[in-house]
Amino acid sequence: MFLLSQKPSIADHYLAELRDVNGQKDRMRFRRNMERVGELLAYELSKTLTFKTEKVQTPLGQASSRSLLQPVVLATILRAGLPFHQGFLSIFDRADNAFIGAYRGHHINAEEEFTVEMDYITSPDLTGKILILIDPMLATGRSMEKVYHALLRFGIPSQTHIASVIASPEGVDYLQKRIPHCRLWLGAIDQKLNEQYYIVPGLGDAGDLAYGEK
Ligand SMILES: O=P(O)(O)OC[C@H]1O[C@H](OP(=O)(O)OP(=O)(O)O)[C@H](O)[C@@H]1O
Ligand SMILES: O=c1cc[nH]c(=O)[nH]1
Ligand SMILES: [Mg+2]
Repeated sequence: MFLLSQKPSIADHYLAELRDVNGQKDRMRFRRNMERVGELLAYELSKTLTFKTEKVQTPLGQASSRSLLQPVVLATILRAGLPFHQGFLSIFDRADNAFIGAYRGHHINAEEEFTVEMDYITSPDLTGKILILIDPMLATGRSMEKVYHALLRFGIPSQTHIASVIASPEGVDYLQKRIPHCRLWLGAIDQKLNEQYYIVPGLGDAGDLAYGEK
């Protein structure tokens, strides 16, 4: 697991702005900060990927350079994932993209807590590719797990990464138990979930803050 907030950096500043209830009134800044955390996590993640060496012709000679060995697919859960996705896409600018419409639905019983409704999914072939699953809020982890398994019908990726801006300890635990082969890339891990399964202190409802209340 990689945790961006483990070492002090400018990322802390972006996270603070995302959380700040007054700053959140500026939706454009909120979305841009989501993007910026995405850019930083994408860069950190890129350090773990495999590169092939190539020669590039410059006007003055040949330079040795590196390019990604395997294609990347960025898979994002709507809505809240969109600006975070854009940050990843700025870094992995040649990636193909998958989109999933998923949201937390009604409560069904005390154990299952709520259903995750999924009504749209589109993806390129994932076979042998690097899959990066992107959703800024990792609360219970149920949306992420459901979407990961649904995506496998498009092929088995060579490796899967999961990226979130803020996670709960419960969500991290859930994913580490259910899909332990997926590597986690997180901005911060907060204290807990509340009774409505929102992350505390978290930042509130990321989808509403980026795009308005449903
Ligand atoms: O880890 P979980 O408990 O599954 O919860 C996390 C999910 O909840 C939020 O989506 P939401 O249902 O608010 O939809 P939205 O993006 O349209 O606001 C968030 O963006 C995740 O997709
Ligand atoms: O804290 C949370 C949990 C789920 N979705 C959000 O947007 N925020
Ligand atoms: Mg929401």
